[in-house]
Amino acid sequence: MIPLLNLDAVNAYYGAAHVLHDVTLSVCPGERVALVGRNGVGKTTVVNSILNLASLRGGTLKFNGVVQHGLRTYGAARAGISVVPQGRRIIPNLTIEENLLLGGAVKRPGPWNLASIYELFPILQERRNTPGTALSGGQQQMLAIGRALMANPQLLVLDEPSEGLAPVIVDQLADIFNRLANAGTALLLIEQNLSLITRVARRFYVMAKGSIIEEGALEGLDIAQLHKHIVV
Ligand SMILES: Nc1ncnc2c1ncn2[C@@H]1O[C@H](COP(=O)(O)OP(=O)(O)OP(=O)(O)O)[C@@H](O)[C@H]1O
Repeated sequence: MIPLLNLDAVNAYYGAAHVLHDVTLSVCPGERVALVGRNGVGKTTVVNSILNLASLRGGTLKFNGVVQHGLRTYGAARAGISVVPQGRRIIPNLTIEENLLLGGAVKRPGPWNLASIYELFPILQERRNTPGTALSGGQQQMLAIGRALMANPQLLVLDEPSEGLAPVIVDQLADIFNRLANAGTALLLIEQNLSLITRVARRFYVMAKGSIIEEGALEGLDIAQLHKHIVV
């Protein structure tokens, strides 16, 4: 099976700072993959490599088997990879509906449109004409997910979606991610919340100091194995 996303021995830099060292990682169609590791190990830099916000010097990055150079957020979404960024990045001077429409600008065919997003997140419809930043943290996360889904992605990359959210909201996110995955959307879940990881992911990678140091299946794994890589 050709992976949707494949990083092969990727080395990524910010200016002269060498952050990713020979990172090899893949996500196949419909897979649910977690990328875990402590703060500052390079997880967001994996996302930034996908979006060409960190520079690749060495290694290859492929979407659907095709080597990519220089796609930004829009190009990645058009190729079927949508990102829910760390910190959500809701556009403050746009309404909720305008934020969603921005995500739909790529016009890939699929089940997601304003009506189906509003069915998934009724609160977004109720408040559709208010600024996106007027929402609570959990609701902003739903808006960021809705905006990414509007592009009808094959792969959704979620960068620390549970950050700063109450456990009850994290439970709702787990249900939503499972619904999306059950409907065939592949997930790359960058997380430190073990409960969310174990409820959603089936396979994992652990990063430390810019390298993948462990990988495997979550089924049957002693969770202490992952815990030691997350707790500072
Ligand atoms: N724009 C940048 N310019 C230079 N260095 C950066 C930049 N962004 C991140 N870094 C550095 O790259 C390293 C990896 O950061 P990255 O954000 O990828 O880590 P992370 O695992 O996602 O952590 P966190 O969960 O805290 O976001 C860190 O040492 C960070 O200081």
